[in-house]
Amino acid sequence: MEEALPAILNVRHLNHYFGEGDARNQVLFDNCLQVSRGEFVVMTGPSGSGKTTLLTLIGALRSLQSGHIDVLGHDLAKLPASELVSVRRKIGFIFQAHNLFDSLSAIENVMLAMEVGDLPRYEMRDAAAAILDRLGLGHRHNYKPRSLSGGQRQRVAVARALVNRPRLVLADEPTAALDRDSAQIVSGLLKELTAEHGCTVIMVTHDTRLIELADRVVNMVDGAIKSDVVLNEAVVICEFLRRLPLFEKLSPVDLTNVASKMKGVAYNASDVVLREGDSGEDFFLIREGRVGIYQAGNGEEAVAMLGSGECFGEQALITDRPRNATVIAQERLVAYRLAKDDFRAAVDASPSFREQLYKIYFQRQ
Ligand SMILES: Nc1ncnc2c1ncn2[C@@H]1O[C@H](COP(=O)(O)OP(=O)(O)OP(=O)(O)O)[C@@H](O)[C@H]1O
Repeated sequence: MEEALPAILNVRHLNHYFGEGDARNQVLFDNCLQVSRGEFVVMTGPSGSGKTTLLTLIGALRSLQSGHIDVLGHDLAKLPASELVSVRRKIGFIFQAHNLFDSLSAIENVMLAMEVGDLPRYEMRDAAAAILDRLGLGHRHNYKPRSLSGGQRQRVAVARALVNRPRLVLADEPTAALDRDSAQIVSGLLKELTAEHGCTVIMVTHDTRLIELADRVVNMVDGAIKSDVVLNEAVVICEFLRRLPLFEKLSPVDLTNVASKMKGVAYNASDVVLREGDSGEDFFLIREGRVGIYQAGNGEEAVAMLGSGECFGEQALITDRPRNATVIAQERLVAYRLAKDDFRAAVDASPSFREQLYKIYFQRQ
């Protein structure tokens, strides 16, 4: 059975206050947010709505006062202050105060981010040079920050944040100081990290070019998340699918094709999703919630329970036999559904998918 897809970030009931006594001022109100691997999340909202405060709490740059934050598998409320540093090291920060070291050149500033790893120095230099070149700073490797323009310093900070390909990037207005072309290069690099390397990006921005790249837009007003809109479900679905043995050999292109054909469906607790004996018309992948699998020969007890990231319904599509079990939602269920024809089309289009199917479902029998 598959393990559930872990969230990169899980924020629950987060409140935050500044000041003390009479001056105590609540700036975040009961915020909940779950972000998966590979998502590109843009946070928008009016000035003072709490976006930066939320981002700094997620990045363990500020102490948690009330609520829970689980980031990259660490429960921030339970970590001693000394271990928060190791969480921060796993995150790529792009903040406006970029804190470059004045005594170091651009390339040395970027290499500094790699010193926690065990790469030989020449490889660090090559990786730092490559990302600076990519960001249009090929001719500025050996310049000290004070000899660079504001936009160039910002790009060195971007290079430093991304050179290790962190699993999570937190960015606050990363393109604010950049001209149009540089902004495009930075946004392209961030998109590539999410799409090709499964990095997760959470970014505060008002830049519409960046919002266009987002998979999801979270809007904050007066310290609370007012809307959370998923624009590109396919990215989320791909990340779910690639963890299933059935889909793991699919190329990124084939995977995206399958994901783009899947439609979100919701069920209430006790709804029957599939019935034993019916013909198989769809394949399901669970996004949230749990289902019980029941078989007539096995009484009232469920023969299995499936949760987030697990799939069901493929067997009848592969074998063309009737459903061999009834599937019932145990709580509110959000699932992605792929129709039989699209499932078959995906199988036909991909020799590796077909091979994987036969390996899993037929060779064992
Ligand atoms: N260090 C601080 N001490 C006291 N109040 C603060 C502090 N930092 C932020 N605030 C207040 O917290 C609220 C949220 O600020 P925050 O910077 O998180 O908002 P924001 O949405 O990021 O705004 P902007 O888009 O202008 O950066 C604001 O009312 C701000 O004045």
